[in-house]
Amino acid sequence: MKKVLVTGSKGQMGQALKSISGNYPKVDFVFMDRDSLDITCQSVVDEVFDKILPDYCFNFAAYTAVDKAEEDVESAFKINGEGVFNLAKACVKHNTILIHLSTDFIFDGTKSSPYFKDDIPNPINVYGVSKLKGEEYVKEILQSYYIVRTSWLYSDFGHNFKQTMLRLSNANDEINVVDDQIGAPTNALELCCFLMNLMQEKREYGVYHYRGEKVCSWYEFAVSIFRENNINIKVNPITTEEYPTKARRPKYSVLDLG
Ligand SMILES: NC(=O)C1=CN([C@@H]2O[C@H](COP(=O)(O)OP(=O)(O)OC[C@H]3O[C@@H](n4cnc5c(N)ncnc54)[C@H](OP(=O)(O)O)[C@@H]3O)[C@@H](O)[C@H]2O)C=CC1
Ligand SMILES: Cc1cn([C@H]2C[C@H](O)[C@@H](COP(=O)(O)OP(=O)(O)O[C@H]3O[C@@H](C)C(=O)[C@@H](O)[C@H]3O)O2)c(=O)[nH]c1=O
Repeated sequence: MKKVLVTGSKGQMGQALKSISGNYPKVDFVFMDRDSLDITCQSVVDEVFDKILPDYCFNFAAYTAVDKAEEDVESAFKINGEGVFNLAKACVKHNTILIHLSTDFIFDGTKSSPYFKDDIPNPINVYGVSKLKGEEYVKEILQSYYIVRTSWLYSDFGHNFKQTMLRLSNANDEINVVDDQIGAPTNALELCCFLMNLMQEKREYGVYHYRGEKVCSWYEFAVSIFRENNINIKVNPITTEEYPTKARRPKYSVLDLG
């Protein structure tokens, strides 16, 4: 029976994986949240690894508040950088295979065709830079790892764009959404299945891209969310300039799947 330690288990991906964990009776999942396993604390990470001796670690713990990260730089780097460093060190010590999630936001968005795995990252916001730091630590410290970059995760769990849109539709008859940032929404449950397959098929270690098939703008994504949920609301396409945010976001961040 493979033992899988899951970090950040109260977040969107953690909840998604937990909801389908019963489909994998041959896997012994140990779900740990921030209270039981704070990845920024090396001694806690070591203690947990010493006790659990995981075969795999799925790292879902992260600082994901893209705008907040611009002002809370230290926390973003502590969690997305140092936290990943701590996990990678513990993985080396225990021969644990790390499955680490990264993001389309490590790219600058200046391309107009999908980003290849070996395109040079050039993040344009603090969240992206901190996630890139995490990738760098994994590559530096480990040989047995999967870095899986994904984009625009949505689900019925935790915080995500879909939930934000549904919430906003309760209080508004009309909503403005940017139509000039292009990406690929990705179903968190489908990503969980991809990660489980990666593990079970013992695929080659390295960097992977995983995303939903549909490429669209946030505006188009919002329209489809409302359509699928039979919500009648006016959605206005706007430009990035018309929706000022603390963090810059890539104009185009579709990941190549080849
Ligand atoms: N959401 C998205 O659209 C995308 C996400 N990703 C990546 O996927 C991964 C999972 O994302 P998602 O599930 O959506 O993120 P969430 O923000 O929903 O979950 C992250 C979890 O990590 C926890 N956490 C924060 N700091 C620590 C810490 N020091 N130790 C342990 N746990 C901690 C958070 O707890 P708390 O809430 O208490 O802070 C939260 O429960 C991340 O690596 C993210 O970068 C990649 C592309 C798109
Ligand atoms: C709420 C809202 C957002 N927007 C815009 C702002 C932004 O450009 C875009 C998306 O907004 P959000 O802040 O919800 O999404 P954001 O947190 O930027 O999503 C990103 O999260 C990180 C964690 C990732 O790794 C990325 O792949 C991506 O999913 O939509 C509107 O235009 N209208 C609105 O009412």
